[in-house]
Amino acid sequence: MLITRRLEFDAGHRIPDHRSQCRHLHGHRYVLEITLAGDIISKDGDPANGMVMDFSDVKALAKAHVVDVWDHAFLVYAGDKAVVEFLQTLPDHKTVVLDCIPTAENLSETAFRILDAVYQDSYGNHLRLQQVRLYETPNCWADAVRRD
Ligand SMILES: Nc1nc2c(c(=O)[nH]1)N=C([C@H](O)[C@H](O)COP(=O)(O)OP(=O)(O)OP(=O)(O)O)CN2
Ligand SMILES: [Zn+2]
Repeated sequence: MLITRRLEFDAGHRIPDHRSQCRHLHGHRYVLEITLAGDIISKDGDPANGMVMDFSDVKALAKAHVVDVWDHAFLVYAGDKAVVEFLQTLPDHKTVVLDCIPTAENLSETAFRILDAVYQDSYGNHLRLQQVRLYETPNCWADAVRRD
């Protein structure tokens, strides 16, 4: 069984080598769709009875580890020195420095890597992260998909 939880956040970014508009500092209302695979829990009296995982638990973990960390932050590539150094001059600015350029592809892979370690099979129901879909705009998204 697959279940998906959708969350949204706002963040700034730029793609430093982009040939057009995206090399400028700008932001998006990002949408994250987290898909988990697992067996439906069948245990009378268990609060998760009938579920793969309670959607509220999916949300709480995603917020704690990705969404609240990236929300209203500027997501910047460590190699984008001009912007990293500029953001450092802003007192208390919320900046997330990444080891990759913040494209939709890289952000979905980064979120997958973080969240893969977070969703543990705590019910013995083979729970695991299956896919992270990240919408950069309503028309553009990238899917990081489990390969093993
Ligand atoms: N493969 C990728 N291509 C682009 C990315 C990306 O992350 N991966 N990102 C951008 C820009 O950051 C921008 O977010 C996308 O701009 P655009 O293509 O203009 O998308 P819109 O939805 O705003 O365009 P509409 O034409 O209004 O639908 C660029 N490319
Ligand atoms: Zn963009």
